[in-house]
Amino acid sequence: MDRKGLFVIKQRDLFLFDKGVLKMIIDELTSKNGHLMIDGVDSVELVKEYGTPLYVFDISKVRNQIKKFRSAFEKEHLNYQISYASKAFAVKAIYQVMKQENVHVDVVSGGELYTALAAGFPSDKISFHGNNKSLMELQMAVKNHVGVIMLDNFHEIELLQQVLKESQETIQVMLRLTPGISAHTHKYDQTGQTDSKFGFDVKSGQAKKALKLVLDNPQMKLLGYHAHIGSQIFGTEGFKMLAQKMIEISKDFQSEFNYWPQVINLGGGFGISYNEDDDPITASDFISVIGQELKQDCKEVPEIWIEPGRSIVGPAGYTLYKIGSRKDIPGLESYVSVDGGMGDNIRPALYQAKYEAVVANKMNQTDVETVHISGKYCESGDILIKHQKLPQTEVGDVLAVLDTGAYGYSMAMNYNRNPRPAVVFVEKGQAKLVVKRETYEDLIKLDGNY
Ligand SMILES: Cc1ncc(COP(=O)(O)O)c(C=O)c1O
Ligand SMILES: N[C@@H](CCCC[NH3+])C(=O)O
Repeated sequence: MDRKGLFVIKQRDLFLFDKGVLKMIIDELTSKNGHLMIDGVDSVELVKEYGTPLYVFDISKVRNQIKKFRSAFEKEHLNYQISYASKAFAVKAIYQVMKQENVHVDVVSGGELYTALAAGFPSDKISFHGNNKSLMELQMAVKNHVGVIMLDNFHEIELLQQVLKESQETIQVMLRLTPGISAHTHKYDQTGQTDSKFGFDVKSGQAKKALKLVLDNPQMKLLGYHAHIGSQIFGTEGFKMLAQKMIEISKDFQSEFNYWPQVINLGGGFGISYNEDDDPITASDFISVIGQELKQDCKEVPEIWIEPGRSIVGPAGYTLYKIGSRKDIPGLESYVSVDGGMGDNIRPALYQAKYEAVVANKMNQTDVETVHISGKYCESGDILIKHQKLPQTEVGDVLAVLDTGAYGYSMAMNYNRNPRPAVVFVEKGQAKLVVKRETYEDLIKLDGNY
């Protein structure tokens, strides 16, 4: 299969079609003049209007993924809640999409909380995470009546006690547990192993001690337990072990404290396919595994919450760049540079993350070479993609890097004083600018003189 066919396969939902239908879909995805179409919008036109680099989100894909999670839970007859992990992509417009989709969100900082509230997102559907929430952040959360505070450590319990005493409020909390499960993923993306900065360790008795403190505090209403084993996880095994472990812990704690959780939150971490080597599980794969464990082992099945970030917004995101300079090294590699790089996508440099790209204005041309796609930042490590197959390219072509919706804009930075790109949402043939491109003026806005 050629790269264009592969690109279509990457749209995953299209798997089940026969060849004829597949061809029609390929034609639909690429317009007559060979341009990459994103939910009915010509990506090359977007570049003309908004410039590059440009993040584009296909909002139909976002909504579709939420629907898949919903129907997987409903198929298992589980009570559930989907809480979008907004660290993956946290701008006002995406919180508004989440509000329209009637899901919860989780935030991990005062800044994310502020953005969600400014977007009009209902505070009672917000869970507040973080391993070092400040007094100010906890005050902000209590004052705005967030739905749940995910308690992470003893210092935080003390701070929250203080805030609740002063404000005379009560608040729902959950205990974040470290279940002692190592997920098979990049070590920076593991969070559930015992040696982790997150949560109360179960093995050493920290979790029990925290549980007692919370149960003894009438201003904290304990909703249940939370655990998150990591991010970009492919198999169902880790989630199965997590479900088993959470039931085991709940039963153990029940015998001592006569407390059974109303909710068990199993975190996020569901992997997506960035390239052809990645083989992620589907929503229904892991939800059915979790469902089986719970139904066979619990008399009273708790409500299950999940916190997907990457799997909701990742595949919906495209980053569009213009191709600029090129360096061919005889007998070695060729480097094709784009007008962005590690400032808008730090993941290849930070986690050796792999992506794939297409030339958005040459979708109907066949690949003729393999090159490295380099960014414009002053770092040798600023290589967005290694060994990318491409058709013949020239200066001004539009390169679209696929699946960049998660942890792209949210981890973007101004290194080398490059302004951060704009963000456009597209849906059913319509495009809307939802975050403006930073200007040079913006870059010096906070600078003083000396
Ligand atoms: C507590 C928690 N929940 C949810 C997520 C979302 O993970 P992902 O984007 O991989 O679904 C993370 C990030 O790893 C997290 O730390
Ligand atoms: N930033 C990570 C995932 C976040 C993990 C959050 N606990 C990534 O881009 O893969």
